[in-house]
Amino acid sequence: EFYSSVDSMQDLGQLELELLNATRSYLKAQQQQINLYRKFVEQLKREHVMAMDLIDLDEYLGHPLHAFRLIKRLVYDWDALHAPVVENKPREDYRQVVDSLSKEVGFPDLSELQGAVKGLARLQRVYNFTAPDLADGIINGFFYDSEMDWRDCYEIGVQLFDLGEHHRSLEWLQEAFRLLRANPEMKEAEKPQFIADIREYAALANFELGKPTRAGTLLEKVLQTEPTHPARHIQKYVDYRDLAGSNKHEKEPSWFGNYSRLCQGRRLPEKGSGTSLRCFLDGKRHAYFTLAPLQVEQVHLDPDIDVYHGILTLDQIDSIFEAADKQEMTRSGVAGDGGTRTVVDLRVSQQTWLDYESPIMKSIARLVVFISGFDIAGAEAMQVANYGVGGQYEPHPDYFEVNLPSDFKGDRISTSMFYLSDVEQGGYTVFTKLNVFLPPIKGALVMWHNLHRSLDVDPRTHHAGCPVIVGSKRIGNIWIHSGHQEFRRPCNLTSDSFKSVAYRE
Ligand SMILES: O=C(O)CCC(=O)C(=O)O
Ligand SMILES: [Fe+2]
Repeated sequence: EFYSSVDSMQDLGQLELELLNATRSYLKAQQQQINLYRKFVEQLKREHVMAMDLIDLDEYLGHPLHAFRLIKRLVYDWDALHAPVVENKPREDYRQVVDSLSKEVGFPDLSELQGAVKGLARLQRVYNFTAPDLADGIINGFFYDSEMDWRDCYEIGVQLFDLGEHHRSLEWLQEAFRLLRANPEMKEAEKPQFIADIREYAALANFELGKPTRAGTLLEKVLQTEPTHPARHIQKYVDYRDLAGSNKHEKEPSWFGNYSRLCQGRRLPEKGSGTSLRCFLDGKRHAYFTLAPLQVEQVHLDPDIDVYHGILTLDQIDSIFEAADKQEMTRSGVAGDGGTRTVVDLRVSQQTWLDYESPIMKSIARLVVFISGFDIAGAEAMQVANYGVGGQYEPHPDYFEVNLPSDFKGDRISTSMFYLSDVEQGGYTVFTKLNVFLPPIKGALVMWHNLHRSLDVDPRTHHAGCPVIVGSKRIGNIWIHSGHQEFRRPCNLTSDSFKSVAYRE
């Protein structure tokens, strides 16, 4: 699976480059062969013409040298020509390159395309991007030199229709229509057939959206210009499909409003703003920070969420990637019912796990210990994740609460999330119940507690990774468990979990 991570998309980029090179050599080799054939044919033709024109054929063939040459040509020369034509070595070579690329890298299939389209649709939904803007290469107000043509828009419209996103499908089909009509490169006479294809899908989408009249008009237009268009069978589809009740509006979940707003970097309209939040240098937390104090940015109090800037050096980050690259990245799952892992759209990223054996990982674990004050014993390995096109992680808590994994003691008491990359646009971490959004900053660490002192879970910590708009987002998570912290963070005598009761769903 490629679309769920930008790193694996690079494999596809490489794949296309190799295809391009192979095609170029194929064309060159074929051209050389053809030139050779042409020369040969020209030569023969000259001989033939001479024979016909100058003397009659009998006389020509009566000449022993001519007879010899005719026979020789048929025995050797034509054969030498036939063999490569039939064999076509350049084509064989080309086929081999394609075969081996397909074995080594693998070509993406339709489900990959749908994944990428879903990612685009997700961006539109969360950030309110319009199809015309995206098609013009305008993303979030920034112009990227990457306009789409009508075919791209049509393909997105078709895929969205198949995914059941009829509103958005229509939006892209309209864009395809607009671009096709304005396309100066295509002959006017060629346009109607494609316009009919667009209208066919637009009719289907309108049917699904409960607008049969509009759909009917579109169909009529299709059949006026293209009477034999397959769209004439649509009525059957419509009759077959019971459309009563299919016009349900895809309703967004309750958290969506906050999520979308925070992802866009807009605060929720709430009275209490974080005026008492501070940024400060902390050289006292541990002797380790005496000479290079921690650069702390408070982003929330109670529950405390702090960003520690400049924690990892570029070298450290590079070696994390090096170690992660050696392992196979897999599509991220989330803990599902019964502790099994499922791959779902709520989390679109790839991940791998790194233990704390290497010197670099040891030093990173030590940093987490010094900053958090926790014992790293019983912590999970660092989870390194990479988000792809529209990659995201919908609101969730990091604690398990139920179905605790048996290989760890206690629940995830704290999260230490390292940002391993900057993200050009999007990809914020947001706390949907706390009015907090954090743009990723390479080398920074975000830390918070998922459990109250009483070790009850703290639902206020629900958070999410927003869809990546442009760029590649990489993070590293270290989850420390409550099992080994008796001396580090003893429970209070009175429970403090009442604070978060109101935040339970
Ligand atoms: O990507 C993010 O910003 C959040 C990731 C996250 O919450 C997680 O991996 O548990
Ligand atoms: Fe999380």
